[in-house]
Amino acid sequence: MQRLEAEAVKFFSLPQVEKDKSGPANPFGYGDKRIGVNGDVGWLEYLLFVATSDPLSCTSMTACSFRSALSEYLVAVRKMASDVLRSMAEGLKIEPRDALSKLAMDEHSDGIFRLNHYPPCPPLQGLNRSLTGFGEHTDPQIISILRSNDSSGLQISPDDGSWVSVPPDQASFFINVGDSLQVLTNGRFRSVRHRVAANGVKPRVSMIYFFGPPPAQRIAPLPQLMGEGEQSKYKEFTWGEYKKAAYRSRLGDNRLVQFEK
Ligand SMILES: C=C1C[C@]23C[C@@]1(O)CC[C@H]2[C@@]12CC[C@H](O)[C@@](C)(C(=O)O1)[C@H]2[C@@H]3C(=O)O
Ligand SMILES: O=C(O)CCC(=O)C(=O)O
Ligand SMILES: [Fe+2]
Repeated sequence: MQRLEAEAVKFFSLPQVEKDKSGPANPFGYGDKRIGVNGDVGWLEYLLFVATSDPLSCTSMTACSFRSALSEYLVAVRKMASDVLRSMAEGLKIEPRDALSKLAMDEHSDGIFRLNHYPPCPPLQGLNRSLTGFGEHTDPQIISILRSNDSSGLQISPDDGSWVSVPPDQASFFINVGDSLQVLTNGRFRSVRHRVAANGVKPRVSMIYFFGPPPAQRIAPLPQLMGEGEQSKYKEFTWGEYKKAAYRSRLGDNRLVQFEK
């Protein structure tokens, strides 16, 4: 874990011209301040990878040490996701126990890995006062597993509209429920809105694995979970359809609303 963080710090310390060789993040590669392609901005730079066994093939980065640290991390975090999803299935009394984890672990699963670097942000004035490190949103996938350095910034919003800081802890992982898990559990687990506040003092480094299902996977409440007479709260869609809609949306949009019944 610490190895990957050190490699990320090394990459983000390269001269801008070197980092730009791995960009733009459209949708994968190095990105600076622009998030997605629909006009969202944040006070960060990042690397986005397809989370395959050869995650660096899509960028011009070839540093061996980076590649091996990343591969090692991906293997470990996949195991963690599988365990977490099995525990969730157990908690919901879903049989078979791998009903959720197999969606995220399939060989065609649509995983994305992201390394974010938030440099210290100068005092914000005027129109910039609302600038965040990473604007509020929900993650579209099943679950996301996040780890950060010991710099604060991550906040979550409970339903009352307030923002609560998540204390940074290098030794912990933050598990985020995504929109797809909300639908698969017919709302029993809820995707939570979160954001990263701009921090004037200390750089923040975070790494997140987004576990998405295979593109053709139908996203609908698991039948074995539904109580007698319980109706799905959502219209039918596949992950591929949801992802396409997500990539046409702005970061802060409520992407599930158009699929609600
Ligand atoms: C503005 C956007 C960035 C994003 C794609 C989108 O159009 C809307 C969802 C965004 C998000 C949020 C969670 C993850 O960080 C991400 C990789 C994802 O799957 O959906 C990002 C997308 C991105 O940065 O490309
Ligand atoms: O960098 C972080 O701590 C969170 C970023 C995030 O929410 C995301 O990339 O979806
Ligand atoms: Fe997120």
